[in-house]
Amino acid sequence: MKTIAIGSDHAGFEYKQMLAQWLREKGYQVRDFGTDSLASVDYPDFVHPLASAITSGELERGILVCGSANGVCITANKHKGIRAAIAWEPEVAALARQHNDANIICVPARFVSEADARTIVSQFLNTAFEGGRHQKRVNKIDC
Ligand SMILES: O=C(CO)[C@H](O)[C@H](O)[C@H](O)COP(=O)(O)O
Repeated sequence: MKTIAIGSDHAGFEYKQMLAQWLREKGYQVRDFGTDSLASVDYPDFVHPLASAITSGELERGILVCGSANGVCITANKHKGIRAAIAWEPEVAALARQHNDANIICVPARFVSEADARTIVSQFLNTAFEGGRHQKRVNKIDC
């Protein structure tokens, strides 16, 4: 997995830019779905294209950022096959991968530090799904 999808609304823009630069410096390809400024926007306009790129198989993992992470997470999870999780600390991001096989992590820019945002993303990208008892639960998510 070398290409990571990333997107945000205006409230997450600065963190999205920071995370994208940090990921590129670590060797990842990053596809930025916008937004591209601090101008007020509607988060669904940026979440839907990113989620579709993952459900189509074009991309494997995504990062979404908004003020609280609620809006981007609610929107992403409307897509069948998306398992988007909000993480406000690194352990929660790891559990989203270990237990829920999350394919999108949602970061609350207005509630975590830049350093914690980076650690949250690192845990998301570097933690494997545990399968086992969790697989049958994940299989039941989509209705
Ligand atoms: O969906 C949200 C709230 O749960 C996100 O945090 C948005 O970023 C937030 O609603 C944007 O708020 P703003 O007052 O329009 O900047």
